[in-house]
Amino acid sequence: MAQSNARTDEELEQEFNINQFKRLGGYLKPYKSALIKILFVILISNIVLVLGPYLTSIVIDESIPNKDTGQMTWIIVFFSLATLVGGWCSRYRIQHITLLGQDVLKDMRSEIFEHLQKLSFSYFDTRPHGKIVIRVVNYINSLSDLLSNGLINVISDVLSLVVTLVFMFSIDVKLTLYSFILLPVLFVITLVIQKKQRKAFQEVSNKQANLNAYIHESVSGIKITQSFTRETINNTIFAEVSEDQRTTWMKAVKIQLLLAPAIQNIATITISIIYFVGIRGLGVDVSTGVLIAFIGYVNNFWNPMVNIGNFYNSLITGTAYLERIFETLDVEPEITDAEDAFEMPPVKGDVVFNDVTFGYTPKQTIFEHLSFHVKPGETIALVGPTGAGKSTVINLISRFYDVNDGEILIDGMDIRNVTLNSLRNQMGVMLQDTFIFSGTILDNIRYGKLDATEEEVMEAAKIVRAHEFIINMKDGYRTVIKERGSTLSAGQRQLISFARTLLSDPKVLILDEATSSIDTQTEIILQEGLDRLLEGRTAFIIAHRLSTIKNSSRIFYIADKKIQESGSHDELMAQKGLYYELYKTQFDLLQEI
Ligand SMILES: Nc1ncnc2c1ncn2[C@@H]1O[C@H](COP(=O)(O)OP(=O)(O)OP(=O)(O)O)[C@@H](O)[C@H]1O
Repeated sequence: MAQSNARTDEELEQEFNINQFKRLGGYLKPYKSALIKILFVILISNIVLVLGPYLTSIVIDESIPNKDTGQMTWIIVFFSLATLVGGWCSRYRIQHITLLGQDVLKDMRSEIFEHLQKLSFSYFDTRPHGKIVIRVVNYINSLSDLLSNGLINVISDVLSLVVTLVFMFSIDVKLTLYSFILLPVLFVITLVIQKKQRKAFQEVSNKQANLNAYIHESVSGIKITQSFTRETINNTIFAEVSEDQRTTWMKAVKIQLLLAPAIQNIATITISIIYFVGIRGLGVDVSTGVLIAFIGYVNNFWNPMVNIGNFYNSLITGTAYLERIFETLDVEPEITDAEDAFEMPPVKGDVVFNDVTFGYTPKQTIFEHLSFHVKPGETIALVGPTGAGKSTVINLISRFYDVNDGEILIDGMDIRNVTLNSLRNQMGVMLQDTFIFSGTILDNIRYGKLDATEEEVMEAAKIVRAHEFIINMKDGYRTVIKERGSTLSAGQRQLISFARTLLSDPKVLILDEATSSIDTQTEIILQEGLDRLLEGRTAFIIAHRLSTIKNSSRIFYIADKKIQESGSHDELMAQKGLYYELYKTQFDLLQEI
């Protein structure tokens, strides 16, 4: 799969799609009134701009030959006031355009973040997370230029072009037409550059995504890197990925830089043509003042053309990023509420798998015709060889994936018929890699129940035996935990996670026990904590500790796409089957240790 590797380029889309810009324009809708104000101010500053050459022509053709100092003074005073107004307009424009651009970016960023939170596990399974993060941060930031200086400035430039053209046509139609003589050349150059530039910037976005994904992966796996002393090899790989990004960037910029000088050269040639036509009087009859004013307008005409050219460049660059942003926004979550989904009422915790068949991919099933019934309050230990599907069972109960066939019922309700929120609110999921967020211990325990009081947090911590170690820490419950709880021991992380789960009071508990070996003392504390947590709840535990397995109501031995053995510890031991063998191997191993 193309996106599954940090160093593999994401696939390039082939067609340029104008709808992307319409869609981008849609983000401006909530800011209509601000936009109208800005446009009005832009119109005023453009009128001030065209006044300059017009007043100059009056001074050259009338005031100076007639030595009319009165007229000249009025013109100077009027023009000075107009320039002041123009200056204020420019400031207003820049300030408000920047604000508007940033508002739009903030909206887009929130939209993509909210959308990501809804996407199913399968989306995250198949992509390096660095390639997802870059879309929310870097790609959106890359549009800043397009939105702040581009999209809206271009409106100003188009307005300026229109006002200038009106003045030019009113002075001399023929001379104005001469000014357009090189427009077809510009059109051809633009077309040629556009295709190359778009492709080049798609490459750039791919290489940026690869770089980001590699950095993200390396930082997440830094402990493994250092323990395997892979630093040198990783540096070499990073240098290659980084070089790829540099090369593609330079290639893209070289293409990007072709347009502005082309427009500037065309502008200069056009001005020469106007001088030539004006001086030789080729079909036109204009005074020196008008000719000088006209050259001013030609400049006024070509300056916005250069800006529009630059905007066009940003647009093409932005397309590469927009495509990726909209592509992410268009991914439909695979797991969603059914149209007629209802709120699941508080459940007792009766769980039924009825003839369930499931595979992460259609070709490879993990379970076939799996059926079992777990009564409220039972604790089920899931055991079996690695890769047998123990985690898959717990993924299915929380509906992180949908079954291919059959049904899963909780208190008699098919979990696909109830809302995801009401289902997951009644589930407590604790995964092997206990996730601790940056913040205080208090915040971490409160994660699933934000309105819990400090007393409630402490009460939960006391019940699961976490309170003791927490109050012995420097700032007690207000101790700030660093990145993913790296300053805590594995046992401490688990106890915090027990307290967090207890506080959210789930009816069905799902627990993937940590495999890391813990000392007997911690094992006793954890077992006590767990026992309190399990009281009155249905629980599925991928059990690695013998104490947990022995205490459970029933054990499911999973292998070869089904439950091979089921029963209490004593029953399965007496059966002397697969579980007996597994238990003996683990027990022997422990004895050896
Ligand atoms: N997100 C996924 N996409 C595709 N295949 C997956 C995914 N997760 C797991 N699998 C595959 O499904 C099978 C069952 O995996 P599962 O994690 O349920 O096994 P397990 O019994 O929990 O293993 P372990 O004891 O090693 O944790 C494995 O073959 C695994 O490769």
